Amino acid sequence: MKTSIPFVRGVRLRRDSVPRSAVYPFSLAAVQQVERLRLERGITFFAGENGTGKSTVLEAIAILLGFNPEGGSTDLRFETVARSSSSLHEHLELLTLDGSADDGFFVRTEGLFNLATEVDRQDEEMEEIAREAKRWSGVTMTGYRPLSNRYGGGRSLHQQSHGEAMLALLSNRLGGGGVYLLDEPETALSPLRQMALLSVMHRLARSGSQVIIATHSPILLAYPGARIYRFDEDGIDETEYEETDAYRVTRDFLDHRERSLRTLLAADEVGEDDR
Ligand SMILES: Nc1ncnc2c1ncn2[C@@H]1O[C@H](COP(=O)(O)OP(=O)(O)OP(=O)(O)O)[C@@H](O)[C@H]1O
Repeated sequence: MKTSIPFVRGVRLRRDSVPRSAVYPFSLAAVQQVERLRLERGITFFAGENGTGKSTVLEAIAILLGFNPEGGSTDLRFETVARSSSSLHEHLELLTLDGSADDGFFVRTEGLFNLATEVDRQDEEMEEIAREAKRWSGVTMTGYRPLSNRYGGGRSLHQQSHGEAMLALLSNRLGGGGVYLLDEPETALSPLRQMALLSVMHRLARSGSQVIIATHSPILLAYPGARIYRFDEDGIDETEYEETDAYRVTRDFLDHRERSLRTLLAADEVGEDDR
């Protein structure tokens, strides 16, 4: 069965259904201003400080699209007991663009281990079915393409390092022309592999995909022509690359490394003297 995933124009908060008390996730300014997101095909970034709600909003969009909340797709689904999603998706209406995609995926660094386990489990299950079929009928099952090819480039994701597995997943599974949500993919990646991810993003953008990426990476954010939304304690605003903290703070640190280190480490020394 072919999957049909809508391209996303934005989301509308059903304010009449939001609890009156300002509890998470409604306590987040970004959630209160979530309607400011104007999404299109191509590359969109959610940037901003830790804890401003990027993952919360991205996860809610992923759930509205039918993706597995822990990372995955509409068809690759799994659940571990350790995680629970926010209820935000229950209070959002998905606004769509014209047309739909037949591919989509939600990549979460924190879910990569469990995703790899699920891919291996499904491959082992198919191998067992093939063995049983051969035993009972003598027929060798053909035509089954192991998921580890589609996800890991021919190797189990578990047999690759964290960064190797992440780049293999991004390079192999995201086929193009789809809706792809990526939550801080750089966490596992070296600077060199983040640059390789820029090439993957370019391939996806050129194939008409919609790619929404929550990130702190000044390398990824440099993708030309992307729309960047800054999440902060006041809500959500569109911004320019050079205005993002990821760019400014990294650049300032590298340009003035010794001064920055003196300042950062001196604070600690004062603390020691005071003891
Ligand atoms: N299940 C939860 N219950 C209560 N608060 C939560 C829950 N999940 C997240 N939060 C809080 O909501 C805020 C936003 O979290 P979120 O993970 O969306 O931020 P983020 O912008 O993605 O941060 P980061 O850049 O660190 O990944 C944080 O302050 C976090 O502590």
